[in-house]
Amino acid sequence: MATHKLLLLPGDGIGVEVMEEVKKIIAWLESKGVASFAIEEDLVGGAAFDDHGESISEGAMKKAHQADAIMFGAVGGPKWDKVPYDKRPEAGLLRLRKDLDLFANLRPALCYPALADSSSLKREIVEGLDILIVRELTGGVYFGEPKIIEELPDGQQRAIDTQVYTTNEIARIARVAFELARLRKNIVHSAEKNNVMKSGVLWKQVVTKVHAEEYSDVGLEHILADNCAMQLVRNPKQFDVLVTDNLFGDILSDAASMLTGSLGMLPSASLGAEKNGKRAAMYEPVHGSAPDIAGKGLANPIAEIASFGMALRYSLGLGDIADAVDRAISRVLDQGLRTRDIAALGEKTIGTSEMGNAVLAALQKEMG
Ligand SMILES: NC(=O)C1=CN([C@@H]2O[C@H](COP(=O)(O)OP(=O)(O)OC[C@H]3O[C@@H](n4cnc5c(N)ncnc54)[C@H](O)[C@@H]3O)[C@@H](O)[C@H]2O)C=CC1
Ligand SMILES: CC(C)CC(=O)C(=O)O
Ligand SMILES: [Mg+2]
Repeated sequence: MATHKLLLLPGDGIGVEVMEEVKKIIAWLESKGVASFAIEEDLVGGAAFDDHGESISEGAMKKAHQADAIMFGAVGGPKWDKVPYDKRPEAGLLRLRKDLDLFANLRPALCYPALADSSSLKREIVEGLDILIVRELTGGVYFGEPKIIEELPDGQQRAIDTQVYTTNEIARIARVAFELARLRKNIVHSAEKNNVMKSGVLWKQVVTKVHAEEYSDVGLEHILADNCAMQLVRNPKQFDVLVTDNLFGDILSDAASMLTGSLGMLPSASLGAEKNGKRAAMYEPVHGSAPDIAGKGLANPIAEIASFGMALRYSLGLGDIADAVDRAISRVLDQGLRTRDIAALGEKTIGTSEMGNAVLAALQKEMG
């Protein structure tokens, strides 16, 4: 049996709490003898800064490059508000994404049947929802230079962030979206703002060209990102694969999470290009470190557990176990088990570890 090299980077706040629940699943899969893992764990984010003054160490970066897959928790929190910008917790995450060239961030927004009434929207709007947001992850305004605050002669300060995209960066994420669309409903929506942004003009041109030259069998619709946000709330089931840039993808996926019940439900896979038969990959929930609930055992671990499911499927060749993880999540939701974020008003709730235990117990049933 192949041994899979997994690097665990729990990070800060609820990142640590939800990762504990994945560790339980890993331990059980090993004890059952259905998978073998070589696990390493390291610090990232504020925890790394507190330990050694950087948001990720060179040693952790080396382990990240060597891993078959990385499981990421979350980083950040008010404790590090005054840390210098390049050392803030989020910089560790951005470095992992950039250095490993994890340009394709797949963020599925699925509304589990049992949660169709927990969404903030009506059942008929979200029931059966299955959208895949394909977010460009290593370009755009999060990385463009200059990124500065400068002093002006009149005593003001001026902040500059720069949105930069090249043809190749847009083309490669568009190809990911079209390839995935072929496996799904064969339709891609591409969201940008070509009406006010040059990067939006290029985005639309390149997506149109890649489509015409390589994927004319797939449907393509262009949509302005602001309208897209509105349409996601109004009629989300019109979307299947939605490709967009780094910033819009970040915002639209947090919005889409509420169609599924909670931000605590959305997993993601951040993938690089295949090189010599290997693809760098990091699996991360869409949510952050949730300082408002951190340390209270209230976090929903499903996004992290479902991210582990994506790792099993996309990086480790363990699709059958990934399917069982997905069915286990569905089963606990069908049983009516709810963390606070997905509970209806007045409904009984359970904590992070109870939810993790319930998913593990359901997985044990699923796998006999
Ligand atoms: N991937 C990452 O590590 C990310 C880190 N962040 C960082 O996290 C920190 C907090 O950011 P926020 O804006 O508060 O975003 P957040 O995603 O941490 O939390 C937003 C809201 O959703 C709730 N929430 C999030 N995940 C949940 C879960 N699993 N279960 C139940 N409720 C959940 C939180 O309690 C909060 O009310 C900041 O430092 C931010 O930069 C934010 C997003 C992603
Ligand atoms: C660097 C992250 C904190 C940005 C973010 O919110 C995300 O990637 O979801
Ligand atoms: Mg985000």
